Amino acid sequence: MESVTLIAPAKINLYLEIIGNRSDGYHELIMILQSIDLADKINVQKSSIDRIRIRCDNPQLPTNKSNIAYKAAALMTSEFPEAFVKHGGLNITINKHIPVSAGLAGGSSDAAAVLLGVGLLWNLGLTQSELEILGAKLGSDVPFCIGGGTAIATGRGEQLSALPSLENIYIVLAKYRSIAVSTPWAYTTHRQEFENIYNKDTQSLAARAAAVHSRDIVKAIVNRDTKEVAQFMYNDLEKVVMSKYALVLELKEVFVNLGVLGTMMSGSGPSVFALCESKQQAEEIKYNVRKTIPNQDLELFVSQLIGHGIQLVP
Ligand SMILES: C[C@@](CO)(OP(=O)(O)O)[C@H](O)COP(=O)(O)OP(=O)(O)OC[C@H]1O[C@@H](n2ccc(N)nc2=O)[C@H](O)[C@@H]1O
Ligand SMILES: Nc1ncnc2c1ncn2[C@@H]1O[C@H](COP(=O)(O)OP(=O)(O)O)[C@@H](O)[C@H]1O
Repeated sequence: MESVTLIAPAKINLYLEIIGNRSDGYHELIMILQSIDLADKINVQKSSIDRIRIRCDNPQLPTNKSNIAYKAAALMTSEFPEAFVKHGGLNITINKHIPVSAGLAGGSSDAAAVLLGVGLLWNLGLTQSELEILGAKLGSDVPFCIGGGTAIATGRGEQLSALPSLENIYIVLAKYRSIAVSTPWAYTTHRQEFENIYNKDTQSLAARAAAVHSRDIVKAIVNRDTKEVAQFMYNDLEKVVMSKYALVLELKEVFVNLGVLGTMMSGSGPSVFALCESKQQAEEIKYNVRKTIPNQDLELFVSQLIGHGIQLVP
């Protein structure tokens, strides 16, 4: 085999609760991660030259060592030096469809696809769990992106337990092109606010305690009760991001006014998604959001929840 093509889906966070600080600077989380059918396409090809080369159709993204797809390929060359010597370098082509810096794990999914693709090209016979361990070296969301579907993630996000699949549910996804949120900034700001406000203000603490429902949302997922899933969605980073970016808050309000089942910011944002009753309702909501916010800086997608992560294109 000389080349493989893979589909790398985005994720949304149905639930993100920060339960503590860690000594390594990361945060201890309880998340529910969900793959969606909005995806990048990655081609990994053997090269006669002994180096890694990245091509990407999105000029916004680096094609040097700072591209996370490059980092994933470099990790494979250092973990499997004999295979690298035997098979040579790698040409990686990224067709980018997932909005960048959006809270949708586009880069993490590209990295997951490269790990899987290189493993296949080099006949390494890696298991999903071996790929997840490699993925955790690249980023907290990379392990999830490999198997995808619906999962509860703990630790810094890399410890995964599969949940029953929530396939065939439709969402509308909205993201302002010009707003990019830094993930470290979002976590640091949350930590500062938590230390400044929540620890001293019992009312805020009680309000937050009333809003967190990880058990309830897991139960709703197990029962495949979309309305309850929508009711118990939660994201601790929403408040910090929406305080700084009023347009993100406005998106959520527009979705609520249009009568969606539920709406939430994904990850560290700024994407906001709305859970819908049907594909038809999702298309109508998308149409009505566009009518309410004609600003072409706003990207809108109808997308479907899916039960898998990286897939090979036959
Ligand atoms: C917020 C989330 C929610 O799924 O996703 P995105 O919004 O980035 O998609 C994740 O926690 C992001 O995952 P990922 O983007 O892979 O994170 P990493 O590269 O490991 O870390 C980026 C930075 O986020 C912060 N970070 C990340 C994970 C975690 N449990 N605690 C943290 O404090 C740290 O500041 C870290 O330097
Ligand atoms: N292959 C890649 N795809 C997307 N972003 C990448 C990639 N490689 C590096 N990056 C950088 O990583 C950062 C976060 O990207 P992304 O994964 O899209 O964010 P998020 O996890 O918030 O959705 C951006 O600054 C981007 O320039």
